[in-house]
Amino acid sequence: MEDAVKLTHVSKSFDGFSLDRLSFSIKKGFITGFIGPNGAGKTTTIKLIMNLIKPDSGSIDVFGMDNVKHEKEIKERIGFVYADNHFYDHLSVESMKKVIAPFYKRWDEHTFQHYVKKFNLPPKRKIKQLSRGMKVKFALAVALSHNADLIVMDEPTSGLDPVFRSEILDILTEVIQDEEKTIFFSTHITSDLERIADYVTYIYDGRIVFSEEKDTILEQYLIVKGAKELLDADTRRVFDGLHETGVGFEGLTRHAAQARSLFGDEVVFERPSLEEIMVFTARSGQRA
Ligand SMILES: Nc1ncnc2c1ncn2[C@@H]1O[C@H](COP(=O)(O)OP(=O)(O)OP(=O)(O)O)[C@@H](O)[C@H]1O
Repeated sequence: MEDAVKLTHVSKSFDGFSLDRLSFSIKKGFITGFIGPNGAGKTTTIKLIMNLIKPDSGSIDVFGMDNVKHEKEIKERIGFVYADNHFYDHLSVESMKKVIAPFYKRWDEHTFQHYVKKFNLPPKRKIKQLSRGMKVKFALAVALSHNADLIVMDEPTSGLDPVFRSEILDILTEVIQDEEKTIFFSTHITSDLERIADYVTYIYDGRIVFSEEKDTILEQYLIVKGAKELLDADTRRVFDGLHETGVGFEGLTRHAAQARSLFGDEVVFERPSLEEIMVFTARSGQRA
């Protein structure tokens, strides 16, 4: 399967935080969701992919090209959507579009007008007067109008009401239908991923915990619930995350077969949600 983006051993350090030899890829033709707790490094990773900041080491390929050497060519083919948008606040939607459009060889005015209508964007309203949801929609309309092959979005749905969110998710699902486009978006809202993502990349404290097909992830993990006396040095080892209460425990494991043979029918097994996988992993501070 072709990679739209490939990060190889990418490291970046700030005072008190570092991304540590990040390696993962974003598959062409699919939607990949990027999750992780606050401060895990999502925005930093996205900025590195967009070449807005430079890595200390490692390399990033986009469409098979080095993202620094071929920046101009690559940027033509990426639609970047983020909340603190990079538009001029004092311009109207229509005037801002006139500034942006000439930058893109593949600008399609008809598509832009289609999305302006579909998103109910008032053409004469100033960018600064748009609500957060409208700004996201405007940025998405721009991304879709220059026929971007890759759409990168930093938390596009955060702070949006469920109706707006749902609309945006539907549009993303529509966009991906031709199997040529690729979408990568960060979010805290795991239900959005459960709804539309094909792949999920999970970052925790600057490291990738997993980057896999969503269904594989959900099949791999199992939640085990049982009485505390079942826990000893051996049985504890099977868990990637463990939460103990006064009398019982709930644990997350990727070793389903081993857990079933260890605990038999003395415990309850449940399929976890993505949110539970995140919470257990974060709580234990372990890396799966
Ligand atoms: N320019 C910078 N200088 C110093 N530290 C930075 C800089 N940019 C980010 N950081 C730090 O790097 C860490 C990761 O930040 P980042 O914004 O990538 O996380 P995030 O996963 O996007 O978080 P959130 O979900 O809260 O947006 C944080 O501790 C942040 O304070």
